[in-house]
This record gives sequence, structure tokens and C-alpha cells, in this order.
Amino acid sequence: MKERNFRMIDRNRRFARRAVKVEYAQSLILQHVRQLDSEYVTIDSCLHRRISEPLFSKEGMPHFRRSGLDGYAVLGEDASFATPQHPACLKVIDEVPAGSVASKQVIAGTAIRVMTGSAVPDGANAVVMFEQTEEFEADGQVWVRVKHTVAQGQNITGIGDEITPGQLLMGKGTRIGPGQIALLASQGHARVPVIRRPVVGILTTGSELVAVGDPLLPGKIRNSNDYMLAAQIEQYGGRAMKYGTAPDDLDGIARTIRAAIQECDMLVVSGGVSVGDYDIMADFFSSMNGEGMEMLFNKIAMRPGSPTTAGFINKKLVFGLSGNPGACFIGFELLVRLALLAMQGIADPCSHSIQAVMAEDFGKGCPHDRYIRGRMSHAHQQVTVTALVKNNSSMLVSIQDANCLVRIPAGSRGVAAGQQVEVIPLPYESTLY
Ligand SMILES: Nc1nc2c(c(=O)[nH]1)N[C@H]1C(S)=C(S)[C@@H](COP(=O)(O)OP(=O)(O)OC[C@H]3O[C@@H](n4cnc5c(N)ncnc54)[C@H](O)[C@@H]3O)O[C@H]1N2
Ligand code: MOO
Repeated sequence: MKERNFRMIDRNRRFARRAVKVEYAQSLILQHVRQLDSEYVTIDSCLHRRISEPLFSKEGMPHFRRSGLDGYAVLGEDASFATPQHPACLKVIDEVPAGSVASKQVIAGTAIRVMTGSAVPDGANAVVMFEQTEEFEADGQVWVRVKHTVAQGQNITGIGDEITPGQLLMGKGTRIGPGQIALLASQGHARVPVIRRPVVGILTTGSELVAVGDPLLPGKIRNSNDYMLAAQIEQYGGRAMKYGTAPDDLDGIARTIRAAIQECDMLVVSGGVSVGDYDIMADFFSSMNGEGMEMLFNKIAMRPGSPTTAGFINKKLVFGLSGNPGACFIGFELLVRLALLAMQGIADPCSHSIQAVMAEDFGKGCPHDRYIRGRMSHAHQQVTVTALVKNNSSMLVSIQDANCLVRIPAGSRGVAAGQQVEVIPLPYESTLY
């Protein structure tokens, strides 16, 4: 009898949940999450990292007047009236391979051979490509005939034309790709200041879970959320740290979580957040509420993933995501992702939704906004989106085909083909090659 009473009280506590809107839950996360500290990494290992401070150019680029072609550095005035019939004849007095500088100056009546990328000698104000000239030798002296008029400045990139000294190269939070790496290398950044990658712990719950390499037994399933969450974390710049499957008693799980948050910047727990008899995370969050935990929310007015929960324990954000793989995926994309990006210094990490037209009816109504996995495509200057089949919260097979989430607004009828909907693009599009 005593045990029965305890259970009733416990359940009532779990049911004390007030659903908040997705946007409100997102704003709570953003209000609380802080950017992580920074570190230096070598340029060879900075791909996809985030710059931790605005970077300014140390040098102008180019830092010398650079020839754009293989040709002759000349004074444009010497060839103002040159034509193939009446070429200008100039004395060739030197040669500058790339990486060297001329020992002489170009003066009226002379030319110096230059190569693509080499420093244009002082005195010259234009470069004429070899193809528009003819070289010849007379009395042991090399000469060049310039057969076309030459415009001042032609084929010369001026000092600082590309980058001026002190110019902003990239802002804080910029994600480093090949273009940024080229720029960093050209400016001599052998070490690059980046934001530390957030370490995100993953803890799964459920006595039905077996490891990926284990055979299935009656009632058991493989722990797919563990791997899916790790991939999502890595996709958004975090480092996943796995804590396995939690013990199924409250003290055990509390110990595991406390130990995990000592090592991580944030912890994501999958499963056990609903109201079932074994939903241990709901018990954990209830027991911690006000006891060293600042609860952000424990219910969201959305489907799937309505029991999604988040709170701060020892200043570390702990997410309780639904165990259902579809709901777990979407809970991560809508909420955990934001925290992960904010930790990496991204000022506006909310996913930017776009408008699309539904290709087919989606007839399932819902009292709350529903987020479904969709596939969008672009044709005739319009984005069209199709709801993927097998979209249930408990199903994962359609996640691989999803390139967006479609928001079906709360209402009893769903949406009809041709109606406009909001879609949130996902970065999981398969490669085009
Ligand atoms: N009486 C009610 N039952 C349920 C409600 C409710 O309001 N009242 N909510 C439903 C909704 S909505 C969801 S979502 C789920 C949430 O459940 P939990 O977050 O507590 O997750 P579990 O019960 O642990 O698991 C649900 C489902 O997912 C499978 N699972 C769990 N972990 C993994 C994993 N790591 N990898 C793959 N699959 C996993 C698990 O076996 C279950 O099938 O509750 C509804 N029930
Ligand atoms: O969150 Mo549950 O997956 O809404 O079905």
C-alpha cells in the first residue's frame, strides 16, 4: 500500500508539466548558454573550426607590384602609338623570375622580362604579354618589338589591391573552410585562434537497448540514438563523448550524470523522459528540480518530442530528449543544435526557415505544431516539399532522406497540397558527387 501511494505521488510530480512554445524554449537556451573559451590550433587542423576573434590583415596583398603575365615590363608611354606595322623597339636590359627582384630600373626606351607573379621593376608602369611582342638580337644586344599600344597599369596588380593592411579578414564565429584557410595561409597564420569544440556527453537510457554489434533478443533493440546523436554533435562542430547506457535506478543515474557533467560542456540524455513506469529521466529531473538544478522546460508544445526537457546542473546544460528516434533527432535539431552553436560563438544560431509549397496533402492534424521530416526540391523558381513516408516519432528510416523539417502548424486538418509551409533546411544533404 505504502509503495502504491509513493507511486501515485511520483506520477503526479511528473505530470506537473507546463508546455512551452518551441520559440520560447529556444530563447531560454540562448539566454543561458555562453560562448566557450578559445585555443590555438595549427592551420593544418583548423578545417570547420570557428574563429574566436575577428582577424585583421597583417600585411597588404600583394605587397609588391605583381605582374599578371609572362611578358615585358615597360613604360606605357614608349608604346603609345605602337602597331604591328610600326612597333616600338625597346632594349631588353634584365630579367625577373618569380621570387626575385630586378637589379635595374625601367627607363625610357628599355624593357625588362618578367614572369607571372614576379615583382614589376621600378620605373615600369605596364606589362605587355610575350604574344604581343617579338624579340630579336642585334650586335649582341637583345631587343623587343612591342606591336600594340600599351595602357598604363595594364597587367599589374597594385600593392594592396586585394587586401589592404589592417583590413577585417573574417569575423568572430566564422566557420573555417578552404577559402578561409587560403586566406589564413597567405597572411602567415600558422596557428589559428579558434573556439574550443564543445564536448557533448551522450547518455542513453533503456533496458531494451543492446550494443550495435550484439544480436537481437526478444524485446531488445539496438542503440541507434547513441550513434545518431554523436553524428549530429560532430556535424555541428562538437565532440561527442559517450557514457553508454545509464543504470536504471535513480541514484545510479544521478551519479552517472554528475560524473559526466564534470567532463563535458553539455550532456544529452536520450529516453526515459515520458510518463512510463520506467521513465527514469523524468524521475531524475523531478528529483533535481530546485535541488541544485535550474529547470528551463520539461514539456514543449510540439510533436514529436513533447516531453523534451532541459535544465542546468552545476552550470552545465542537461537535455533529456525523447527516446523515440524520430523525436530524438528533431529535438536535437530544434534545441540542442542551438546550444551547440551558441557555445561556438555564433551570434544568431536559430535555423533560418524558408517558405515552401506542399507537394501533397498532409492530413494529420495536431493540437500543437508538428515537425515532420521532408524532402524539398527547387524547380520553376519555387521550393516544393514532400513529407517523407514513415515519419512517425518511433521510426528512423526516413531520417536519411530528410533534407528539411517541415512545420505543420497546430490545427485539426493538417495541410493541403499547394499550401505554403515553413521548412527548416538540414545540413545532411547527400553529396552531389
Ligand atoms: N502514457 C503516455 N505515454 C507516452 C506519452 C505520453 O504522453 N503518455 N508520450 C509519448 C511520446 S510523445 C514519446 S516521444 C515517448 C517518449 O518516451 P521516452 O522519451 O520516455 O523514451 P523511452 O520510453 O525510453 O523510449 C521510447 C521509444 O524509443 C526507443 N528508444 C529509446 N532509446 C533508444 C535508443 N537509444 N536507440 C533507439 N531507440 C531507442 C524505445 O525502445 C521506445 O520504443 O513516450 C510516449 N509515451
Ligand atoms: O514526442 Mo512523441 O515522439 O511526440 O511522439
